[in-house]
Amino acid sequence: MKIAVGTKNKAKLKAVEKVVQDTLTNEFEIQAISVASNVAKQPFSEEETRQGAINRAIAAREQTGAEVGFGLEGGVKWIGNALYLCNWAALATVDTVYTAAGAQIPLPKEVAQALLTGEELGPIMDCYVGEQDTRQNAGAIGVFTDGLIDRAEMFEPIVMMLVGQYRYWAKQ
Ligand SMILES: O=P(O)(O)OP(=O)(O)OP(=O)(O)OC[C@H]1O[C@@H](n2cnc3c(O)ncnc32)[C@H](O)[C@@H]1O
Ligand SMILES: [Mg+2]
Repeated sequence: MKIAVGTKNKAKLKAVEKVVQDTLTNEFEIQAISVASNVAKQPFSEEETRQGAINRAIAAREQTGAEVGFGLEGGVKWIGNALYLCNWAALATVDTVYTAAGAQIPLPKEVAQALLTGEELGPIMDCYVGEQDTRQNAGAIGVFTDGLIDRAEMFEPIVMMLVGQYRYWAKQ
């Protein structure tokens, strides 16, 4: 099975590879391709984050001719006066798009303030922890959960919800 993923981010690729292997098929080939999300680099609502995931999934499938395309998108959103992480993913086939969402945790005030100045979370987090490429490893979710769940592990249940829907509707 030819599978496309609309990113080169290794945390996202790891999540898709693991879930496809465990729940969909043993015979697959993953193509990682950078595609436009067609939303802001830093989505600021559930709607925008979800749309980014959908756009990436469709573009990844179309640009590779794969059977299935995945798009994974991280964003932030306000609940009351707290800024939360939000995470969406989409699976596109030739005629259907499945969507699912997952982890949400609040970000510390200083991180929220930096985001409001227009900076992306990636560099903010690198500065916060004094490391590089947090976004491809622990991610903000890993840092603020004391390493209990890293960014790949966070995306796994979301990707499972996509593969599960894909499997269910294929049988109907
Ligand atoms: O190459 P792409 O696929 O774009 O990967 P990315 O790491 O830039 O990831 P996204 O564009 O999907 O999302 C960036 C968003 O991801 C969320 N995020 C969570 N942890 C992050 C981290 O450590 N670094 C960057 N973004 C993180 C955050 O909400 C950002 O707004
Ligand atoms: Mg990005």
